[in-house]
Amino acid sequence: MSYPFLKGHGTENDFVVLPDPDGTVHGDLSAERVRALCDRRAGIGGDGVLRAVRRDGGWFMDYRNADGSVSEMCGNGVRVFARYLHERQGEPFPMEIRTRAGVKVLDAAGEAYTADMGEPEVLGETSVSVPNHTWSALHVSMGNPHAVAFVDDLADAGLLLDAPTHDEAVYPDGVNVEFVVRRGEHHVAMRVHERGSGETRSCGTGACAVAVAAALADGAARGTAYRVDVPGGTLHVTWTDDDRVLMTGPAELVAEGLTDL
Ligand SMILES: N[C@@H](CCC[C@H](N)C(=O)O)C(=O)O
Repeated sequence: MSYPFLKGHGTENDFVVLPDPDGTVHGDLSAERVRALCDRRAGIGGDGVLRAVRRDGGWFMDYRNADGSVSEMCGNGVRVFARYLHERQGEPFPMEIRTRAGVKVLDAAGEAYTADMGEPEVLGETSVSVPNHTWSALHVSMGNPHAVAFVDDLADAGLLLDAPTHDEAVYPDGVNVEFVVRRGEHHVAMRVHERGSGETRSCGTGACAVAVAAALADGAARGTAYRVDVPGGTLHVTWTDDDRVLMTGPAELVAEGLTDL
């Protein structure tokens, strides 16, 4: 049996998109199949899978990490998903996309896609460690969990082949860890180790968590725009007066075809 798929990325955080409008093509997408699809040697390759399902009169983004685990939300993924819905399903902008972290509103202006990522939750101080380094970190939820650590040098995070050590009581289901340095006023750069995917070239929810942590540390007025550089590009994030986080960045669809996986 062959299934249609597309391949896309946002700032090089890459995804396999699986159209499944009536939810019957992929049924209960197993973790094993997600791992096979995301395998960079034997599969299509990706940091995760975006399954597109029609639900309650709209579209639901069923997001899975490369290891097959489920996450509540994916910020780069939701922009790619919006571009897919616009170009292949005829959905106009602005559009609403259902996720496990609630409904997100997506808009586009040329090549810039903006997601209203909703309200962040700032949940206090924690800590993260890699071999030879421990940092205090801010626990921020963007619907999914993040630990944001400001570091002296992004290289201090090391190879990030393993997940950074974190407080299991704070993050019983694991955590996405962002390492951040300052590049200028309202300008930061980050690396990320994603729960379920390892180190990736970008993380949209991570960039939002980082901008929130930076704005708090800076005492910046709400509405201040932050530039967040990631290894795969740049995202722009604003925490607004009405407590919403707006994230703008690119969304690319680069291939489509049929897969037997
Ligand atoms: N890359 C994503 C986040 C994907 C989910 C994350 N790994 C988790 O398990 O929460 C993004 O762009 O936000």
